[in-house]
Amino acid sequence: MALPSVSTVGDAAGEEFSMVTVAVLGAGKIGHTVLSGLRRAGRPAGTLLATVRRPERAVELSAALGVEVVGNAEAVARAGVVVVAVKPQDAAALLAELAGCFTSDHVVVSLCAGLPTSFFGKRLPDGTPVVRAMTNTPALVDEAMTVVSAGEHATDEHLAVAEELFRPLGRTLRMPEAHQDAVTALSGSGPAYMYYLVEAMTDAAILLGLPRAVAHDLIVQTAVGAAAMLRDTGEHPVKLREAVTSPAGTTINAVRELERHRVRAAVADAVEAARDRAREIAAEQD
Ligand SMILES: NC(=O)C1=CN([C@@H]2O[C@H](COP(=O)(O)OP(=O)(O)OC[C@H]3O[C@@H](n4cnc5c(N)ncnc54)[C@H](OP(=O)(O)O)[C@@H]3O)[C@@H](O)[C@H]2O)C=CC1
Ligand SMILES: O=C(O)[C@@H]1CCC=N1
Repeated sequence: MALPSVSTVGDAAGEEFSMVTVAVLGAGKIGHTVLSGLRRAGRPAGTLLATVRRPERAVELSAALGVEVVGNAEAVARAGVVVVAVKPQDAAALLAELAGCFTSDHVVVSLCAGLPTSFFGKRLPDGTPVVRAMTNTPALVDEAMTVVSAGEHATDEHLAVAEELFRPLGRTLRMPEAHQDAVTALSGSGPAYMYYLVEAMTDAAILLGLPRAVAHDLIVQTAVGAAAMLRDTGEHPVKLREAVTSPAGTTINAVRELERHRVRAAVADAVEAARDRAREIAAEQD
């Protein structure tokens, strides 16, 4: 099946984008993030369309990104690639509204947590390629982790189309769709777990009498440094933790408390609960 790409254009960094129009249906937090990443990466505003529900969002979006905001049906009619970025609970109504607008030449990229590509398959013309994608909010600083999975009619070329959307936002990876609920629980929701830990450490610093602003700076730089060590050294986290943990030193006392409070088990339960919620959403929306 031919991709809807018609031509390419280079950006300042020499990147090339296929000049197919990309429409983001439901440009809320994540939709806006995807659009802003594409704009930062040099994609011309004229190749992007957005849809929203509230008129004030439309004004904000056009002002911030210079992107044209149109109705859902017009967006689908004018686009080759359609990114569905509404909440999973809003997806069925959106697709019902758009019955008859899609053709099997569209490439549909769903960001909806939990919804399998079969959900879209049932509501789109036969043979429409659907790619399921899960990104995360660090896309705002071009540090996203995005995982893309092919649905029934999606080929490697369609995955490449989706990757082209997300690559400017950070790292991308292909995985079988069967892993998407786990991916959602891990990297999709993951930034929230990291921020939760930062909040908890800030409270701990206040307890020890550090000024809040100083505590914040210490923790943020420690988080950035630890993340850079994980990424740049390629070392196993156990090794990195051992290097901090001196015999009869301070760190081991803290680690003993984390173990006593079963933080490791709590993390496993938390991620499993997020994965289970993704499955529940799929069952609710089926
Ligand atoms: N937040 C995150 O970190 C991530 C979210 N996701 C997924 O991305 C999707 C969006 O999440 P998020 O951006 O957080 O949610 P938001 O609520 O911020 O965005 C959804 C947007 O869709 C709009 N919308 C709903 N129905 C329609 C419609 N019929 N036509 C046009 N616009 C519509 C909403 O408008 P209004 O504001 O007026 O209601 C809202 O702006 C979800 O499916 C979520 O699972 C994926 C990865 C990470
Ligand atoms: O909480 C959610 O449902 C979405 C999906 C992953 C991150 N946020």
